[in-house]
Amino acid sequence: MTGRGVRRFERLWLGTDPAQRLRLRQTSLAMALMALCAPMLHYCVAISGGERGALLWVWTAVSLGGMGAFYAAIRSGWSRRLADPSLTTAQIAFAITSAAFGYAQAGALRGAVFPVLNLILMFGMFQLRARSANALCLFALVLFAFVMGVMATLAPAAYPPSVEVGHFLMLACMLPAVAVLTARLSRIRRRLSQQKQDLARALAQLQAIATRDELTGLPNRRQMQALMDQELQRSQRHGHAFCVAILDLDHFKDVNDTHGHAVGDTVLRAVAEVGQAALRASDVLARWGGEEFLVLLPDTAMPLALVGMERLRQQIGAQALPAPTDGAPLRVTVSIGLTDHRPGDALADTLERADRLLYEAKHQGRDRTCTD
Ligand SMILES: Nc1nc2c(ncn2[C@@H]2O[C@H](COP(=O)(O)OP(=O)(O)OP(=O)(O)O)[C@@H](O)[C@H]2O)c(=O)[nH]1
Repeated sequence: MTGRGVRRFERLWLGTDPAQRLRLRQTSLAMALMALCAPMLHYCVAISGGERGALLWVWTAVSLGGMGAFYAAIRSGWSRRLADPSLTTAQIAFAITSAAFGYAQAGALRGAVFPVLNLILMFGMFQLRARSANALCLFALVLFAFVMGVMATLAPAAYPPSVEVGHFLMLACMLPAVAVLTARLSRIRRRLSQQKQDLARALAQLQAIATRDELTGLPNRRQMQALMDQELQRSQRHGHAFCVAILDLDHFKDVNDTHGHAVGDTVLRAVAEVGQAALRASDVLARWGGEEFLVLLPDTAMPLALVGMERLRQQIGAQALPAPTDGAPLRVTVSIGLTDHRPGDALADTLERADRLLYEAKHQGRDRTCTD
């Protein structure tokens, strides 16, 4: 089969959903194990001098059919409605039962069932919680004790009671050890998953700190620089225009001096909020530093950009900001320097032009937008 053929078969067998694929991979492995165990049991029965009668064929059909049914329940999506959609506990309980009945037929070579039983329990090590693992180990111990007792009673020549007691003691040592190891693995898994969640949270916080201005929640200078670089590349590739505006609060020192720094901070937050609401969703407002903000207007040419900036300036000026100490609502105005990015210019040139236009707006009396 070619590589493409293998991939197509894999898609057909496992589907495309990653969680389902993982479950079905695990079940396919268990099915393969069962498919290997069936001829092995037939071999054991044959060389033990036993008769490969109807019971053995029933065991073969039920064991293989049962694993096929688990595969179908998962592949069809039916198992999604259950608390354990991978059916791990049910599959392991089924495989233990199959192993116990296999033990009852294997005759002299029945000791070969023990490593298989170990392997079955190992399937649970990577998924089961300690409580389920304990329950499954106890179930295996009780079931095997029952089968050993029945066989020692019904066929003492092939299953001498003294040998069965020895086998049982071996299981009584092995199974609790498996349960303890599964519990330890389960704890390690839980700790790892907790650490993964903590790391993801810390990473999200770090990303927010690195890209957001703490006071206003707007993109910070570094993030805005990155966004402008991206816009420049887009503009160079597709040839569309973009504009940049620098916005500075007028006489903001007076606000701080008259009402205090805390009120100044509130004003900065309010300007950020009003400014963001006044802009289009594709425009970006960032805190450039101090009482300066920067607006990036992607895919926008000049007359339209000016309309947008004038709307922003008027809405900030019209907003009655939270009443400071003297109770009178506070109004602030902004001056804006707006320019378009020109092909061949570096970003620094565009920003320098916007800064010069801002200076001009201040010079002309503030509360206005200057553009070239
Ligand atoms: N409350 C507060 N004030 C800030 C912050 N960053 C800068 N400032 C203040 O912003 C003021 C800027 O004052 P100036 O540069 O003199 O400008 P201005 O008073 O706004 O006057 P013009 O820009 O000429 O209209 C200073 O008082 C700074 O302390 C901040 O994060 N919070």
